[in-house]
Amino acid sequence: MTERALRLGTRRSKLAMAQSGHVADAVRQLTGRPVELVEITTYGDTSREHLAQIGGTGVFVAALRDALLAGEVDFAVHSLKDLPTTPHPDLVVAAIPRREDPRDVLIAPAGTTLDRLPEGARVGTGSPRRTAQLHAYARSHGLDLTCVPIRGNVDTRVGYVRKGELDAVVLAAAGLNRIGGTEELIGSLALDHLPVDSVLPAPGQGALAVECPASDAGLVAALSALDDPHTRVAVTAERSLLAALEAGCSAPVGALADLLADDPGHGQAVTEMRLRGVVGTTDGSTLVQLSTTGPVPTSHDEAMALGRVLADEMLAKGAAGLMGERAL
Ligand SMILES: NCc1[nH]cc(CCC(=O)O)c1CC(=O)O
Repeated sequence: MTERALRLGTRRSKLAMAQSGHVADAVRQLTGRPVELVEITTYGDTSREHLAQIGGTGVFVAALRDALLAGEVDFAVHSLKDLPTTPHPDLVVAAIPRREDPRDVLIAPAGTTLDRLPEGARVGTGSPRRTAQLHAYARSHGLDLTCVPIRGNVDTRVGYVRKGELDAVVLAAAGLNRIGGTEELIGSLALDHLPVDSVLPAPGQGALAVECPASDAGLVAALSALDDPHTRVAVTAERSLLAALEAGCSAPVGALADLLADDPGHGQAVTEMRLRGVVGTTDGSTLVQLSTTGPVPTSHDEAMALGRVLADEMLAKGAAGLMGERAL
């Protein structure tokens, strides 16, 4: 008996198609089952100008989830950083594949890096998390920079710099890497990967979530072959930190869990995990940044606990007093 093709619901954007395409290839390889992409048009795709008002990237996730729940598609791929921290009662994240580069990247004319931005530089980003950390960096380095909110796909964003309307833009490295063709995209511009010590990424940045209905146990089991346990514990701790901070304050949050190997270069001997978190005001005048290091969590509950412990310390150190926008 030939099994019918699995239907992978995807948005039409270049990034969504690239992410879904990579996961479709991996599912075909690991399960031997055919996979077809089913394009879903979301409200966010048709009314881009109102994206901020209708709730940012949450609308993209919601449309894919509706298609899953209606049985129109079998599974979907989300950028994990766009996924709400509250689990959906009828859906499971069956796999979190190995994470891409979690860093943010500054795109600017060759020779211009974060530490060499021109005086009064205008940097394109609408993310409160990036804005807070860029402003804090500028303050501590005696720089004067302004963050300018921008929208649109990657080409549009990079276009602002190519045309000289902005001095730089900040994007997630993972998105660029997944789309591919970065050289053609940026032309004579250059990439400066921002050190996470200066700009912590969004919780879950660079990771994907492969989601399907909880009722389809066979599919949950098949998709779980794509899961990377190290990525999963790391992003679980990051998202637990985010959830706890969201409950305690409304300021932008960055988080990154690193797995520390005692034998780097040989890949296997991972012994400890370091979780770093940051929360601050968008003007960069106040940042609460803390980290904790401990044994790699061996369960979902341990990873959740690590995030909560760090969040409690951050709230006690002043995060509870911060108000602001939610980070994307
Ligand atoms: N907020 C939109 C979004 N969601 C996921 C990515 C990039 C891919 C990723 O972080 O996994 C982006 C674009 C960006 O922030 O530059």
